[in-house]
Amino acid sequence: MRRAHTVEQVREAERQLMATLPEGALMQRAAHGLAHAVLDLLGTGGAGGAYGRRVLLLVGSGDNGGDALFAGAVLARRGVAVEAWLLSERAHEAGRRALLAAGGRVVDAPPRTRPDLVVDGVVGIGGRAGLKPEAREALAAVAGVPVVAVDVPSGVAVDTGELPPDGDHVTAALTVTFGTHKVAHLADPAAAVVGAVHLVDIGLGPLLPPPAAEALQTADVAALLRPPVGDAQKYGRGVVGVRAGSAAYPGAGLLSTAGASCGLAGMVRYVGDDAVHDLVREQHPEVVGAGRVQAWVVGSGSGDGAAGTLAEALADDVPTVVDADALVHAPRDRADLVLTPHAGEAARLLDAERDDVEARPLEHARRLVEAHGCVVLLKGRHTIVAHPDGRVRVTTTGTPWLATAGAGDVLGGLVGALLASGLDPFDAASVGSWLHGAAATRASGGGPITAGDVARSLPPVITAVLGGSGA
Ligand SMILES: NC(=O)C1=CN([C@@H]2O[C@H](COP(=O)(O)OP(=O)(O)OC[C@H]3O[C@@H](n4cnc5c(N)ncnc54)[C@H](OP(=O)(O)O)[C@@H]3O)[C@@H](O)[C@H]2O)[C@@H](O)CC1
Ligand SMILES: Nc1ncnc2c1ncn2[C@@H]1O[C@H](COP(=O)(O)OP(=O)(O)O)[C@@H](O)[C@H]1O
Ligand SMILES: [K+]
Repeated sequence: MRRAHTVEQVREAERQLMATLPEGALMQRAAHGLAHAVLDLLGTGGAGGAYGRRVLLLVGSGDNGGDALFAGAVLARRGVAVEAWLLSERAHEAGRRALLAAGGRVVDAPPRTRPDLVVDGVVGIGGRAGLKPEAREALAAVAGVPVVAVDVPSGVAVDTGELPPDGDHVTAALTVTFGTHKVAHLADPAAAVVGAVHLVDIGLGPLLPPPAAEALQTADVAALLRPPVGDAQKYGRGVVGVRAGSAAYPGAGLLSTAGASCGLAGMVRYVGDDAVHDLVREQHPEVVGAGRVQAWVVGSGSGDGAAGTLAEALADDVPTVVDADALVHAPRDRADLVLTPHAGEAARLLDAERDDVEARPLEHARRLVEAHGCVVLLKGRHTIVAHPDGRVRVTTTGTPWLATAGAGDVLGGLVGALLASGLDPFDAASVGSWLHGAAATRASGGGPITAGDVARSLPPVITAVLGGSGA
């Protein structure tokens, strides 16, 4: 599991750890991890080593700048030409001295020779969102040079993943962070500007509380799935029912059924429009009609019939995925629901603007959870799954090619299958979203996909996650 903590949680853990260590020890750990990540990125393993490489440090007034300066000293000792542009008169004094002693230079203007890399030590977890004019000007002077961000790209809102207006933040090729991930590394829109994220272990692990957000990794998904065992039988594996699609939108019914037919439930039922049912039978002959289910998927393409369809499903009192047209009819007193809005639907539910949901997805997912008292899966580049108890999971699998019509219908069916197989709503939503993204990446291979391609890639992705070849 990739875990992310808030600034306050990190500060408290650091305080406890620092009390047991000599002064400056944590910063040395951080700086060495940072320097080695920079050397890796520069590709200094070859014959010439680091000689001839140029790195510019942008150094702010706090310990984030201290990390950059001490890392600069390590780099300078390896032969890198290191210059530090101090953006504040209060730059970390011991770090400054270490850099100079190692042969680095201090400058107060852009270097004449373009650097190979910029290290952003402007602000870390002590920073406010946005940049001061000095930092903005320094970044403009080296525009186009890849940036390694120290802890977080300066300017992002660390605990919310929000970005200041007008692009007033660093965009990193690589972010080297310390002790634990921060929320901005996972949550969009900031997660889109952190680049690759490298975590340096500084010993905080045992002192950290439960995370503010987390991201499933392959092993977590494998551990949460419920593959059938020796004496399995289809009803025991769970039956998922789909109530989606209508004469006007038959495709939504087909695609929800395709997602539900990923193989994770023992049986799929379809209940709905007769013409859609005929199409479902043609494409998925194993899908049966009305009967008992362990979970429902309701709403994609349900059109005007959504309220009635949802009411019929809810009468069964089983966990239910509420999607698309059914969302506005979702009751507020059922903890066994999973709501799966995209930003536009979330905006409608909250009487907000779509742009605001996209700018602050974590906040809006939490507001939806508060309003509905159930798990909410807010779709987007990094989908957010939020639980009423405060837990948040962010999906980091996927590809922009997944932004294609009908992809959400497949996801709803898949989450329904996971609910039917016995996962609780939070696990079903987050595992479903993870598999959906992984299937999209596999289907895409870097090129275009349809929603049907995503559904067809689910079984091999599940096989691969469970340790088979997935071929
Ligand atoms: N603690 C530890 O054990 C470890 C910590 N470590 C490192 O320390 C980092 C945190 O350091 P920190 O606490 O000194 O804060 P930091 O982020 O450098 O900012 C400081 C000052 O910046 C200023 N400022 C604020 N906003 C601004 C803006 N938008 N634009 C420009 N300036 C702005 C503001 O001062 P102001 O100028 O406003 O008075 C503020 O006081 C952490 O991220 C990690 O890298 C590692 O070494 C591991 C061990
Ligand atoms: N930029 C993106 N990168 C990765 N995935 C995305 C991106 N934009 C959207 N998605 C995903 O694509 C799917 C689109 O679903 P949705 O908006 O419901 O479309 P539809 O209603 O057409 O099915 C969601 O799973 C969402 O998380
Ligand atoms: K930084």
